[in-house]
Amino acid sequence: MLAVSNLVMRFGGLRAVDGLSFEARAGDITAVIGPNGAGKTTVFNCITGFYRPTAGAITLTHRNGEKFPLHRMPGHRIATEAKVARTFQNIRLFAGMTVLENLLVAQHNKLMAATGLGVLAMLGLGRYRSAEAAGIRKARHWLDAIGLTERADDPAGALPYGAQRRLEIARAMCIDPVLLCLDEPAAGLNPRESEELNRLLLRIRDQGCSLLLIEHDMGVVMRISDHIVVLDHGRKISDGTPAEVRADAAVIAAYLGEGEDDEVEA
Ligand SMILES: Nc1ncnc2c1ncn2[C@@H]1O[C@H](COP(=O)(O)OP(=O)(O)OP(=O)(O)O)[C@@H](O)[C@H]1O
Repeated sequence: MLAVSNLVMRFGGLRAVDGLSFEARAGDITAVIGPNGAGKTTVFNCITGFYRPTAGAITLTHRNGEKFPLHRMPGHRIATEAKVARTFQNIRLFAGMTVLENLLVAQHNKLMAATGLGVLAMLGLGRYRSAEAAGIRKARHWLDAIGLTERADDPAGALPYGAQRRLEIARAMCIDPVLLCLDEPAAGLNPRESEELNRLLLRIRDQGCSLLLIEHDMGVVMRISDHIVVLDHGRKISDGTPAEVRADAAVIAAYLGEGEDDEVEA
């Protein structure tokens, strides 16, 4: 469903992504891993429209065959038309809004479209009411999925860290994505929270949404990924099942290399 081909992203003289090609299949959890600075987040930023790639193509294909050239589309159309959602390395919730409100804000575009851009909403017309009711139903579905129904009216900022991470994922799911891109969702989670996250991601996949995952926690990656792409210095060094990648000498060398650098720096 996602084809990245010959992707290049240059920052001045640095080729952060250097001729990268890979594919992610529909219904899979595809993990993108690699040492620090390998170019993982840059790839996500190209897929989700935060960066315009220097060269190459990123094509998303919906189940009905419709194709979207993500490398040429602005970020808001990638979210609303191509249906690609993402989360970030650092949590970006609206901390002062309630948990429920965070999930409704994600559906703002749909609500606005149902109102003729706000005017009809003030007249209380039926289309807005039914769109709003559908929005609340969807929010409740995801609140239940992340185990936060009881906390619907609490400020998002008051939630424990792991719950905030799950809320971010639920918020991304409220746009009904076909592809969900998660940048280090397990960062900072304790083992119990990490287990809850795994369950949530598998549930999302089983509902038909494909996932692309950047993750340093190899426990999470190896347990839930169907397919792993390994980057180093902006290039793909391995691509396969968790078992294939784990046994690949190039991957072991890249990670050991990183360990040696860390020791030198320390
Ligand atoms: N906006 C930018 N301007 C200049 N250089 C950048 C920019 N974004 C990323 N880079 C550089 O590109 C390279 C790849 O960075 P990137 O954040 O994609 O790596 P990463 O694999 O996600 O790393 P990490 O695991 O540490 O998050 C790094 O050398 C980084 O310094």
